[in-house]
Amino acid sequence: MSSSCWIIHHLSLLPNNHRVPSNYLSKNIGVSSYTCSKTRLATVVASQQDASSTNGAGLFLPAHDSPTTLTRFLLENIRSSKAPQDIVDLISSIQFACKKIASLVSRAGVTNLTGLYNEGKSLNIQGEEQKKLDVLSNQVLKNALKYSGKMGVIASEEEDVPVTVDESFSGTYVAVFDPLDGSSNLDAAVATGTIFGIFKQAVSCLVEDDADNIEPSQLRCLANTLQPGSRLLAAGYCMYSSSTMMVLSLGHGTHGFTLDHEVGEFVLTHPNMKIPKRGQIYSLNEANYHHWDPVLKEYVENLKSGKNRSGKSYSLRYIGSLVADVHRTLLYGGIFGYPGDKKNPNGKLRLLYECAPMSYLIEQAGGKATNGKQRILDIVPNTTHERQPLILGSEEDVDELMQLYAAKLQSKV
Ligand SMILES: O=P(O)(O)OC[C@H]1O[C@](O)(COP(=O)(O)O)[C@@H](O)[C@@H]1O
Repeated sequence: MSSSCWIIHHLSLLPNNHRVPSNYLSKNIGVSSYTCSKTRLATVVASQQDASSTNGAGLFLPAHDSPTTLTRFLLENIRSSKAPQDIVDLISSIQFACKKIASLVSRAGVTNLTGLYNEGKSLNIQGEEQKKLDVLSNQVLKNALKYSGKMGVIASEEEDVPVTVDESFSGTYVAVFDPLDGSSNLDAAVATGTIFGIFKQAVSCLVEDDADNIEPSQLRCLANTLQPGSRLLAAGYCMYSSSTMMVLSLGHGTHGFTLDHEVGEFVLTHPNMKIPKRGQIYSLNEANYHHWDPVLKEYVENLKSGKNRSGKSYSLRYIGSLVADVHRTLLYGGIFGYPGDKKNPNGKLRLLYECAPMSYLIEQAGGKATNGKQRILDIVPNTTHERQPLILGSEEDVDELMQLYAAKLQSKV
C-alpha cells in the first residue's frame, strides 16, 4: 500500500474533531486526497479491521476500537434472532453482577471480606459454613436478577429453598446459580467462580417472598426449578482468577469473554470454543481414590501408565474449584470428574446449579458429560440441592471411560 493511501486511509478514521484539514495533505504530504483507488482503499480497510496490533507507525489503531463486547455480542444475537430480548436482559444483569463480584473477590483481602460469615455460625442447607462472600455474592446476584424484571423463581446454593421474586418485579424465567463456587479456596486467593443457568418457567408464579409459609401453589411454583439441563435456555460461568473470564452459551456454541478492567467490559476473546477431541490431562481428587469403584481406578491407572487408547501418559491437574477445573478442561481437553464413591455415592456437586450448567457448556463445545450412567442434561432433579456424580470433558476421553464401564458390566453378564 503506498504511503499516501495509508495516510489517507488512517486520517479518514480520525473522529471529526481530530480530522486533519484536507489542505494539510497537499501542503505537508504533497498528495491530494483522491490519489488512491476506492477499491484499493476498501481492501486496505478490510485487512486493517482484522489486524489486532498497532501498525508500524503506531499512529492510528483502528482495530482496537471495535472489540466485540459481551453487550454487542448479545445485541447481535437478538438481531440474528439467536436469543430473545428477555434472555439478553437477564445475561446483561448477570454480567453486571459478575463484574461486581469480581471486584469484591479481588479486593476481599483489603476490605475485610475474607473469612466466615457470622463467625462461622451460619451454615447453608448443605451444612457448609458460609463465607462472607458467599452471602454477599448471593445478594448481588439476587438483586441484579430481581431488577431485570424477568425473574419468577431463583434457586441458589446459598438459599435453603428457591425464592420467588415479588410481584412488582416478577417475570417468567427461572435462574439457578452457585454465586461463589469454590469459596473454600477464596482466602488462599485461588480461582473461584459464579455458575448460572436460565430456564423458562413451566408454571407462572405470583407469590410473596416468604419461605417459611409455603402454600401448595407456591410449592408448585418452586418446583419450576426442578427442570432437566436439556431445558436450559442459557448457561455460563464467570471465573475470578488471573483474569476474569465469562464463558457463556445461549444454545449456539460456547463463547469466552475476558474482562478488560481498563474499560470494564467483557470482550469476546474465545469465540466458538471447541474442546479438543481428546486431551492429556485428568482432573479428579485422587485423595478419594480408595473410595472409587474398581473401573474408575483401572481407568485412572491406564491414564497414568499410558495404557489407554492415546498411548500417552496423562498429567494430573486438580485445583479443587469446579469453575477453574472445568475451564482448563474446556481449553486443553481431557477429563474432569467428581464421581460417586463409597464415601459420597452421589459425589459432591449439585445437579441443578453446578453439574447441569457446566454440562450444557461442555456439550455446546463438542464435549460430553455424564453421571457415569446417564447424560447429565437428561436428569430431572428431584430436589433443588440434589447431588449427582459428574464426569465431563473431551468426547474420546469420556467415551473411553464409559466403554470401560460397559465392558465390565458386559463381562459380569
Ligand atoms: O475438595 P473436594 O472434595 O475435592 O471438592 C472440590 C469441589 O467442591 C467445590 O468446592 C464445591 O463447591 P462450593 O464451594 O460451591 O461448595 C467445587 O468447586 C470443587 O470442584
